[in-house]
Amino acid sequence: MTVLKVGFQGVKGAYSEEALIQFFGDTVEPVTHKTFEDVCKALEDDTITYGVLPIENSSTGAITDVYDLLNKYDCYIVGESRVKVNHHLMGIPGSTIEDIKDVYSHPQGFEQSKDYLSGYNWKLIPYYNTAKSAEYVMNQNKKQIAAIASKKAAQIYGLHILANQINSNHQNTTRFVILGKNLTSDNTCNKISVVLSTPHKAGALYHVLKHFAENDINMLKIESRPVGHTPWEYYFYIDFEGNMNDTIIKDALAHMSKDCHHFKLLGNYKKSN
Ligand SMILES: O=C(O)C(=O)C[C@]1(C(=O)O)C=C[C@@H](O)C=C1
Repeated sequence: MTVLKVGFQGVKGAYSEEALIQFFGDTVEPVTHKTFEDVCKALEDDTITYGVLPIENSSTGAITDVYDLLNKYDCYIVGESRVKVNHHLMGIPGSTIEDIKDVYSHPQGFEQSKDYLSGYNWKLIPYYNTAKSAEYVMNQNKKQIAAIASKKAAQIYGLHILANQINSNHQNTTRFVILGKNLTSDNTCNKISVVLSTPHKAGALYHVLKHFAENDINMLKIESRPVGHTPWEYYFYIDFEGNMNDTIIKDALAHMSKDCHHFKLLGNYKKSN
């Protein structure tokens, strides 16, 4: 039997790996990648069947790089998963808080722990991933460096925890999207994501959004990202409730796409709780 390959960014002990296991269980083969974009490239090259990427954190908001990748690559959201994120400060065995000079983590790890970090004068060094930072600290074997990562990462890389649960918000949760190469849907799917851009004229976005109000469709989120090549123009990423096989949704999507410069249906999947 062939085992499904599922990509994530980072190394063992990353929150993305936890999201992957939560969604797929332990019957798939997790495949590590250096960057978020490498996961999309692997999907494009068919070296993996699915990819798992963080898209939004309950305290810090959108993971903007991932929004941009959803539009850049020919991939679709086929599911989502939420992980409670508890960050810990960790160092090599024998190190103490007083020894620490440099701290490594993913920028999100710093951002989500900024209240705790504001009490210290440490140099914060952004690194690929939380678990990759823990691995780096283990390999360096120096008392002056620490990592911000998960408890699982501390266990895997043999680090000891110097400060527990340092995230500012104790409900800190990250939402991850599961990406596939094809647009799929079945009758359990109840959430739709699209990305669009509108002409730069008065009421253009209103004309798109009015289809939600007129058809009683519940919008869940809107996020804007710069188009890039034209200053002050934006892509709007919109999540709303529905199934793309329902007539009302089909009609709304058809009308919306007519009013847009750019329109991509990013996926129809099951909302996570
Ligand atoms: O998966 C990891 O461990 C990461 O370092 C990435 C990431 C992110 O980019 O949001 C994942 C979850 C947490 O929000 C913090 C960091």
